[in-house]
Amino acid sequence: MNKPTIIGIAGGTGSGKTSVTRKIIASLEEHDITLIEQDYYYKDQSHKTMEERLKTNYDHPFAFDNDLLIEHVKSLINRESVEIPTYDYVNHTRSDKTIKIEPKNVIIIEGIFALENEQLRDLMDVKIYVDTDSDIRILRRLSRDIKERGRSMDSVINQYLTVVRPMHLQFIEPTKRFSDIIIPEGGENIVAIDIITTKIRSLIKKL
Ligand SMILES: Nc1ncnc2c1ncn2[C@@H]1O[C@H](COP(=O)(O)OP(=O)(O)O)[C@@H](O)[C@H]1O
Ligand SMILES: O=c1ccn([C@@H]2O[C@H](COP(=O)(O)O)[C@@H](O)[C@H]2O)c(=O)[nH]1
Repeated sequence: MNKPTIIGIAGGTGSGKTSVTRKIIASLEEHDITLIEQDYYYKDQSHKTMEERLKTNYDHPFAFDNDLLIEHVKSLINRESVEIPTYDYVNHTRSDKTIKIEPKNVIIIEGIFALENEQLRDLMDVKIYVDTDSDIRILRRLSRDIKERGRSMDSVINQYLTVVRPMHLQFIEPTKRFSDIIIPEGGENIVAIDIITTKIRSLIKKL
């Protein structure tokens, strides 16, 4: 059996990775696609107190269980289904729930560090970096984290200045050089989405 087409979508927080991913999946409606959000692979912190969890650096590669992610991607490549973890941003730990993911011809891996790990990169056929200016990203994150992730304005600003921004510059921005295509401004870039879906369709045809 042929290897599925694996797409990696990286970029800073609030860059529009999720929006780009949704548009790609919507444009390829005739195909079944497996989506893996790297955030689901944040390490379990259920053994830690809330105070300790608030001190975790969620923007460092060590915060993720990449070994499990790579193991799951390899299983999907071998056409085996996997039970993937899910993550609770409000409580900063893994949820009890897992989701059964079936192997499909296209697998999208989306997350801030999707292009950081060499082993993971080597499994990918198309590597995308969503590149959005940091002032736009923090405004989007502020709004999203207050509405959807149970945060206060002060906590988002404090986390951004002390951790998110320096980690972005040190670890995330440099992964841009591993990408095949850089999308400025994320999900509203219709031309970029079109180019990417055309490429994915041509890769699927070869399967
Ligand atoms: N082009 C855009 N214009 C306005 N808001 C956007 C745009 N793209 C994304 N957003 C909003 O910004 C927030 C972060 O976008 P998202 O796609 O989740 O980014 P990421 O996955 O990179 O963190 C979400 O609330 C989303 O609805
Ligand atoms: O418990 C957590 C886990 C993650 N974060 C923040 O989330 C972003 C990554 O998610 P995006 O959807 O790409 O924005 C990362 O910058 C972490 O700081 C968190 O705050 N708490």
